[in-house]
Amino acid sequence: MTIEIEDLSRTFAGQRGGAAVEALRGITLTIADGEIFGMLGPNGAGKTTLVRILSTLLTPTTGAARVAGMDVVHEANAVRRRIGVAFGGERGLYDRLSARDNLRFAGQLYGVHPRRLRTRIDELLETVGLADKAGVRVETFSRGMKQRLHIARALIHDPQILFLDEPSSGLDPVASRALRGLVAELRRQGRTILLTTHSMVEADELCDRVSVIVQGSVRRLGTPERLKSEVDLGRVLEVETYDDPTPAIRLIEQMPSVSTVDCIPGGEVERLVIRLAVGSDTTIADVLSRMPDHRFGRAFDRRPTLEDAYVSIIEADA
Ligand SMILES: Nc1ncnc2c1ncn2[C@@H]1O[C@H](COP(=O)(O)OP(=O)(O)OP(=O)(O)O)[C@@H](O)[C@H]1O
Repeated sequence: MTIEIEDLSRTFAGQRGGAAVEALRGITLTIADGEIFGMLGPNGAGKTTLVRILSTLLTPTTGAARVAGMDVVHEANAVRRRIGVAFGGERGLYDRLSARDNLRFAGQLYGVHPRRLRTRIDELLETVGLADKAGVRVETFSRGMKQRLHIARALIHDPQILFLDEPSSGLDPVASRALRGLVAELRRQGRTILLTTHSMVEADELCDRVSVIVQGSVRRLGTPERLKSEVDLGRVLEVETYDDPTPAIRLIEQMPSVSTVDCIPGGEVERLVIRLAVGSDTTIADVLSRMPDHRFGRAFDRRPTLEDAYVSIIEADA
């Protein structure tokens, strides 16, 4: 196993006399060689804390973790040589330097041989689609370009194991799709990837297995397909309306076999996502009959997605 996590906990001391925060509470997980493993969970669930421990930036309070067979506390230097970490955001890149110079600097830090470094930088800029921006200062880059450069930087010493913390955060749909293509390419190269994300599309498309972490514990673990089939969800109805759906939502929630109703605002049109219990025979017509005088957009019924499964897991926990 490439990553083995055993009963790992991390408590942060309270700030200014406040209560201590148990960010991780006894996590046990193994991640196999060549796997893309997704970590999902609400804000503050403990995902970044776990990535920071695995990448040797933080020590656990109790428990242990081994990465590529090395202990993250006692063999931290050896672990660091074998992993690449992309936390994304603004940190870690030098705005005044070009993409190429950022990578050169990172390569020098990792002790990559100068001759090897030149070709490595060219290969990486090509892989992440920034070859034509090699000499351009990073301060002019869009968020998507910076995220791709972060990944290139994490790969400079050719690590087998990659930690990607919310790589698609803040990206538009086209940039997100390009990023998913890049991660899929890295998997084809045989790398093991631990990915934290709030994008269910990304998790569903890319991950061999996902875990749902809530309040520092693993609540669910399995393939995206397994999560979708395990949660107690039947069909999902979606109805778009141009009118205020608040009163109708209350009525729909009271219908038998309706598990949850979410309202997703979208400018002019509001989208109601109505999740039904398994075996429910509630139809779109039943729902529309609870919404007299509404002007409707699209209305259809569909199978549950990973996002539906995720929402149902999180709401069951609340
Ligand atoms: N250095 C720190 N000092 C004190 N508390 C911390 C520290 N780092 C994290 N925490 C707390 O630990 C908990 C877990 O945070 P963490 O950043 O790991 O969550 P996350 O799942 O990555 O969230 P997000 O999805 O928002 O990135 C939170 O309650 C957070 O406030």
